[in-house]
Amino acid sequence: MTSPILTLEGVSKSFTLHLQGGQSIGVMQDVHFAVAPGECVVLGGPSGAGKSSILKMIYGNYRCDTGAILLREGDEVVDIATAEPRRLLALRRRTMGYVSQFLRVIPRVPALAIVAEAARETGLAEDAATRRAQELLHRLNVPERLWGLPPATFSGGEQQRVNIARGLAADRPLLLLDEPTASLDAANRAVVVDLVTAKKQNGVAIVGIFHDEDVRSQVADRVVDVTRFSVASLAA
Ligand SMILES: Nc1ncnc2c1ncn2[C@@H]1O[C@H](COP(=O)(O)OP(=O)(O)OP(=O)(O)O)[C@@H](O)[C@H]1O
Repeated sequence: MTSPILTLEGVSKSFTLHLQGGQSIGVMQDVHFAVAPGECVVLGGPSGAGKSSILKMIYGNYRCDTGAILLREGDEVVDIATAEPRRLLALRRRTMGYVSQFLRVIPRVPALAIVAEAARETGLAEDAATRRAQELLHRLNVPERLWGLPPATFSGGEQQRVNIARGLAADRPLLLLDEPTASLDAANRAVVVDLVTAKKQNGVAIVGIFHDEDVRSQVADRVVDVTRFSVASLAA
């Protein structure tokens, strides 16, 4: 088997509740799994099991309490759990992308520019980046009349499709997807399945959360049920 690009080992996470006297709540313990290039691992389990928290720990938004999150970048392996902020930012620029459920953008920047800018982040020249942005917006059925407008007034589904286009525009070897199809119709869900499949064929490793059974069965190589790491189930 190809060696993994991402390996989680013995990761645990608790949250400190500042509004409740600093009480600490353990959420996950001994999270471990690995993802190889070209593989899509889907995180499964009920609401509140910790799926989004795992993605946030991989992206470095949440710190883990123990364990290692090892990301391979070329010949080097970096532990995200202990990486300096500057190193983490470089990893995000070159090696791992994150598509959240919602579009967060700078006001007044048009949709096409948002997606093209993302394509430029991993080295595409301006013309090629604009072409890729047009292609993605077109495939995701964002009407051309909207491309020159900032997405603030777009519908929820239109915003999400701009968000997906932005998240998929760059060429990074690891992609984290947090329910990218949540408010999409069936036709657009099918487009996302095709785009994710194409990324896998290009060797991109994916860790994703997909509630839609149909999407999940089409993209997942493996489902990791995170319930087995949850502190509540371990204590039961
Ligand atoms: N910043 C935070 N502070 C305190 N508790 C948190 C925080 N983030 C997550 N949690 C708690 O951690 C647990 C796991 O949450 P998480 O969002 O990771 O679950 P999930 O499996 O992604 O759920 P869903 O499918 O509903 O999105 C929940 O009990 C949640 O309340």
